[in-house]
Amino acid sequence: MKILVIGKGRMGSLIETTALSHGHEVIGKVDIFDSDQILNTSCDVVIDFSHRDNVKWVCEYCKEKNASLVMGTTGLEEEHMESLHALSKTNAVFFSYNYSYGVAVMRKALELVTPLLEKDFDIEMVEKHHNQKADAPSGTAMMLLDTLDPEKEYKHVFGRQGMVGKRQKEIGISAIRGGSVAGEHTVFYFGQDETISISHNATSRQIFVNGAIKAAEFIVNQEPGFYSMDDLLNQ
Ligand SMILES: NC(=O)C1=CN([C@@H]2O[C@H](COP(=O)(O)OP(=O)(O)OC[C@H]3O[C@@H](n4cnc5c(N)ncnc54)[C@H](OP(=O)(O)O)[C@@H]3O)[C@@H](O)[C@H]2O)C=CC1
Ligand SMILES: O=C(O)C1=N[C@H](C(=O)O)C[C@H](O)C1
Repeated sequence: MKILVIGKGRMGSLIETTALSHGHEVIGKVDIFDSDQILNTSCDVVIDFSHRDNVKWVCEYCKEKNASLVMGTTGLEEEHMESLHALSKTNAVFFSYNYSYGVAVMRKALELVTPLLEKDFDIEMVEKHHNQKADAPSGTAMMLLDTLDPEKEYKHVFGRQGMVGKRQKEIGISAIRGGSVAGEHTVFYFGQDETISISHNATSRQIFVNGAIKAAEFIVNQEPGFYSMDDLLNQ
């Protein structure tokens, strides 16, 4: 499979070496500043772990070259999601804010547990990441929030400075940054005299890379559409 990697940082570099070790061809590893030279070349799959400012031109490239897209960049806004959904009408698009198998399974656990607890327990989330991370809260935290509150019934409170007490339908999200933490997400259900917590701890970003390569290998043979980690879990 011919892969074009967007992003030359921590994730882009590891994706390149891992893709090569899986026997794939990497036609380039680029960002906006040096994309011109590569954009005449075709590939099968584009893997993007970079910055939301790249989403528009990456989608245009995929459409023109008929390439599938694996999108891992976080911090996307509505306009970026619209570009991805528009592309999915003609191309296969795989999207997740977290490519680890463990977080995909954690989401299933939250789906199961939350309806049993939400009436009597307060829900809070804490995420921890390395001190170079550009966005907060993490993409994964936003994705887990969707899982915890699919009907958008709760008020989402990011940080709690200056607040006293907690109203009924509120989920708090706290982001902590420091050192080299690859990524930790914990959902707490606080009850009267008891606490349940469900936690995922990434000890290396290799788990995200392995998931992204798996997603690329899966999507290369798919019809146009919008795919997620659920499609990998269900295959
Ligand atoms: N979905 C998932 O499972 C995971 C997602 N991620 C996400 O992947 C992304 C990249 O993470 P990581 O590799 O650690 O980050 P890095 O900071 O190491 O790399 C970011 C890359 O994006 C480029 N970039 C930064 N700002 C811009 C901009 N404004 N316009 C165009 N390009 C830009 C950088 O170029 P330059 O160096 O020249 O600035 C660099 O090539 C993040 O959004 C992160 O949250 C990370 C891990 C897992
Ligand atoms: O920037 C990171 O490092 C990570 N970003 C993703 C996110 O924002 O959730 C996934 C992972 O937690 C690491």
